Amino acid sequence: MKKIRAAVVGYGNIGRYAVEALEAASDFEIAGIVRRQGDKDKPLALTPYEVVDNIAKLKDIDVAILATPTRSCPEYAEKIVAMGINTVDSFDIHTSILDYRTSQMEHCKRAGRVSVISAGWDPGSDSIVRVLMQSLAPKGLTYTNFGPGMSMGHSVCVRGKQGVKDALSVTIPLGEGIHRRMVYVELEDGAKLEDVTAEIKADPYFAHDETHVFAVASVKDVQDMGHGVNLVRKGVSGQTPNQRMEFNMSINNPALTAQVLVNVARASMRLQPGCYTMPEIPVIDMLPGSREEIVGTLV
Ligand SMILES: NC(=O)C1=CN([C@@H]2O[C@H](COP(=O)(O)OP(=O)(O)OC[C@H]3O[C@@H](n4cnc5c(N)ncnc54)[C@H](OP(=O)(O)O)[C@@H]3O)[C@@H](O)[C@H]2O)C=CC1
Ligand SMILES: N[C@@H](CCCC(=O)C(=O)O)C(=O)O
Repeated sequence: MKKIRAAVVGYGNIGRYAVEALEAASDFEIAGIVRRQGDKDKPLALTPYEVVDNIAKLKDIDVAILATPTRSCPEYAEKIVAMGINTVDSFDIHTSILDYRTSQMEHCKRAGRVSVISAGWDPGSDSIVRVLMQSLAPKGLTYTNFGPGMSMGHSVCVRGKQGVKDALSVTIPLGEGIHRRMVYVELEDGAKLEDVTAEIKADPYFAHDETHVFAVASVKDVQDMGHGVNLVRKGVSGQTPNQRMEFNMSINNPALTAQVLVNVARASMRLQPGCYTMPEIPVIDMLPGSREEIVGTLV
């Protein structure tokens, strides 16, 4: 059977694990990696692949996995879908997902291609679990409790601030979906902790949570990419109260996110043109193999 040809755009944490997940998926082949620096200082792990500075230099791509900072996903998705290539990304600013979906929907319809946006674990697989739980107990309350663990999105956000060389943002669960942010920054020479702290606290990624910022000599020395979630709902099925359900996961954050991106890249090949979030696509299409095989074994 013809393999799905995927490109990975951005070779940071998610990009690295996306290459590994594609290598482990027998229905995919890697068309190439897109990096801002092109093939300069090409990492050993990318020796078998073409590494370019512009996706237009790669041939016959079915789908591009956008492993770039969340805030640059919409720009990449618009440009790449206009080239006739499906895109998938893990855009994680929850309050902006609907607007992004609306604008990317138009670009997808015009190009006759598919984008799956906000596909990682949260937003992503957790979004599917929240929808499922709400359907099982339509009245009630759901709480999503993260961590403790490293939030890639918050860490990327802080790394983009002036005066910050490297950063780690750890999410601490306080219960009932409330979190504290513990941020560790390695500062550039001359940068002041109080200026950086003010910038971080004003950013929408942090503005609504209790946030503490600390200067450290080396972020690499304190970093650990483990994370997790405890998602709980208590509600009413029909007219029967006190229905309790729970979903737990303890994971390597970029490895899980990259696996989900590969899964939705596969699903994107089976969807009608348009822009989708994860609860909108058939979960069965995230697996390789025929529907009959899956229905026969997993349903
Ligand atoms: N939905 C979810 O569950 C999750 C979502 N995420 C999202 O994934 C995003 C990426 O995370 P992570 O891989 O850790 O990030 P990294 O910073 O490690 O990697 C991003 C890569 O994108 C490339 N890039 C392209 N444009 C830019 C730019 N303007 N500035 C900086 N880098 C750029 C770079 O690769 P190169 O140098 O090769 O060009 C960079 O290494 C996060 O922003 C986060 O929001 C992460 C985890 C879970
Ligand atoms: N989008 C997150 C994954 C979910 C965890 C989270 O949102 C958090 O720790 O705040 C991330 O970028 O790591």
